Amino acid sequence: MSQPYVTEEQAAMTAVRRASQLASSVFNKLVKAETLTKDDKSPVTIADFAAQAVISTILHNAFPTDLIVGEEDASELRSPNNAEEREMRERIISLANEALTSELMLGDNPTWGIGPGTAKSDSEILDAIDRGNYQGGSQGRMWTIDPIDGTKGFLRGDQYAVCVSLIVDAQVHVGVLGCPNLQKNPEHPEEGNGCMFVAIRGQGTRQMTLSGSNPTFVKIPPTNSPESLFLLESVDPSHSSHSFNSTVSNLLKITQPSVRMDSQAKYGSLARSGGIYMRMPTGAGYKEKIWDHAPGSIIIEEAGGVVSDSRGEPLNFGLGRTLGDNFGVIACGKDTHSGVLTAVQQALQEEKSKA
Ligand SMILES: Nc1ncnc2c1ncn2[C@@H]1O[C@H](COP(=O)(O)OS(=O)(=O)O)[C@@H](OP(=O)(O)O)[C@H]1O
Ligand SMILES: [Mg+2]
Ligand SMILES: [Mg+2]
Ligand SMILES: [Mg+2]
Repeated sequence: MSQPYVTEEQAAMTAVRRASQLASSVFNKLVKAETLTKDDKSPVTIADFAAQAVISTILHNAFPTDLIVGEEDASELRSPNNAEEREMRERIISLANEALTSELMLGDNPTWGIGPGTAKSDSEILDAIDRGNYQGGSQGRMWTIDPIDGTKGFLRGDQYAVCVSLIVDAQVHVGVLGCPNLQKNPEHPEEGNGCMFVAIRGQGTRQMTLSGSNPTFVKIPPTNSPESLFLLESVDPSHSSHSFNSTVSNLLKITQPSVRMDSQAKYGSLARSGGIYMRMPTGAGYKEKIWDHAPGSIIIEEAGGVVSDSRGEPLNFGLGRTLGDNFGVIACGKDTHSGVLTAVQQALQEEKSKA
């Protein structure tokens, strides 16, 4: 009998590959080539919408009854107010169709609505984006889509990730991360950038190229001493507290500087090279989104690691579009996790006594 979730994994890989190519081409055509004002976010908006349309179309054709929780929704595209917004919508639709109609590659299935001659109408593309409006829940099958995670990294030409997961009865079963700007091999930078991390529950985590070649199993390396440890944190200080992280780092006697990286590329990097992913809330009120952690969490667990919140509770993917009551996210190898939790609790006490 074939292994479970292999077709789901293949559809997710096809979707992530096509969306990653789209995102790279938007970066080359719109960010690098055009002179943008510093605050112009339109390329990332175009790439976000078009990539979600591509991923949602493929997943829906492959699994028509599955529900989808996607970051973006198309309401603002449905009623453009001026010529600029109309042009943006045209661009999104044509980019999505370009990505969907490109030649079939190994593993692509023509019944997934892809390949030459499969262009979709404007309303089919907008409907595909809006199919991501499921509110989530604890039962049944649902996909998560973060078409571009690390939008700020994308605009800077740094790290970003195209992220898809399949959650069944609140447990993540498949996770795929496309990381177009991440080095294939950190020990051999000359090999270039562009990798994909893929995990099915119970079947390990693999890294491969974005086209699916050279798959290799990855494992979080064991930690032998505090000297080999380092934190992985967000670039944006409003997304996770750098100062709290530095307190934890001191408590753990870490000597290496933290590695700052945008997006779930952090989870991919941790799965193969180790480190401690630390994300503590910077203010009350923000609830982490399930699409920002579901694929990364299975990639870590299947690479032999642990993912929890700052209190050691498992991340709860069954409470809707957010992680609900989880407070912060910590991911690392099994051998370091309990020590990190202790240091985090100690740092929280220190913060409290200073307040
Ligand atoms: N206030 C706050 N706190 C915590 N997290 C937040 C916050 N605001 C946004 N976000 C989410 O952070 C996602 C980006 O991930 P990272 O923080 O890991 O990378 S980055 O350094 O910000 O690029 C980012 O994902 P994208 O929107 O897909 O880029 C957001 O979902
Ligand atoms: Mg995100
Ligand atoms: Mg996003
Ligand atoms: Mg966003």
